[in-house]
Amino acid sequence: MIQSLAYFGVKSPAYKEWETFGPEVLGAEFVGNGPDGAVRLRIDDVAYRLVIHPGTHDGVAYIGWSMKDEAAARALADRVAATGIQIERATAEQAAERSVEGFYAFRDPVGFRHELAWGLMHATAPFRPGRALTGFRTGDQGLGHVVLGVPELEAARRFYMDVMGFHQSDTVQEGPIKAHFFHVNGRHHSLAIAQPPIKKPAFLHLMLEVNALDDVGFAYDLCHERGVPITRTLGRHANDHVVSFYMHTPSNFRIEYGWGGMTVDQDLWVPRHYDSATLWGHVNQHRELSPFLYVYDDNDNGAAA
Ligand SMILES: Cc1ccc(O)c(O)c1CC[C@@H]1C(=O)CC[C@]2(C)C(=O)CC[C@@H]12
Ligand SMILES: [Fe+2]
Repeated sequence: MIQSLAYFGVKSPAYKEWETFGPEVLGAEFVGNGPDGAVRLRIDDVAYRLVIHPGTHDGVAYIGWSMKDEAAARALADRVAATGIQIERATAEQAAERSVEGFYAFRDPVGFRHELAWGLMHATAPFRPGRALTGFRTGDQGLGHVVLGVPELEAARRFYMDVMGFHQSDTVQEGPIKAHFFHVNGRHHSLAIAQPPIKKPAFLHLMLEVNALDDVGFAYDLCHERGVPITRTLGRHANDHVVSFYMHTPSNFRIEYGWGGMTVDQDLWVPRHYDSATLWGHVNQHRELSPFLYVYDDNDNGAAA
């Protein structure tokens, strides 16, 4: 059973920019570089949860999930393997690079790499946000959420629910666009999927939740001041009640920065249906910027995009 979203990794030629973007805009703490020079960002007691590796082009590298222990990771890995997917067990060196005790990794049928990790290293020094901030809402609810663009919505839903064990929170159908939202803990969704008009796995955004509305307001001002593109204006979602905005990061993917998410009780929750994504706001802007980040491909020099 997956407990929560644990960490997120991308590759990007702009990785160095995150040493300032992370602390100054997001309020994360830059805690140093990995063996490949990767920028590691901390947002709570976990050693680091956001890793931006150097790369020739921008792409999603991995999505890390927190498992209770090795047996839980193994049990899920076995379920995934039973569908014919190849599972890889991290070497001691690979686990050390993530600062976890161990993990199993696989590529899902859509193309995203998932890591089922146990024993997340926790820092002993207090978290020091890079700018004034009340803090990130993590703990049992994990890092936040990821939204994935999948070419076949129902096939992907079956995999994430039946194999990976996600529970449906709701479905939002706004015009021709449909999205499914899934929980594994009190956070309304740790994973959501939508069907973009392309036949490739397309990462849509990473959501980070802060403890105060003012933390979102300060970030909103900072984006305006620094010219960080705001791809969706401040708004409130109909389903999870989060007040958020979406920013375009230096690595050409989007971060939703929000506050006020509802808590769901897994035992009592009954999946819902909505015909609108938002109560107010969340106006789309910067249509000239790509809304997708593709999966990192070692054989791609980025020229094709
Ligand atoms: C609808 C919604 C509720 C809660 C969220 O945290 C959230 O990010 C969303 C929007 C999810 C999703 C998206 O990010 C890209 C554009 C999408 C696919 C839509 O057009 C509807 C759902 C949208
Ligand atoms: Fe979101």
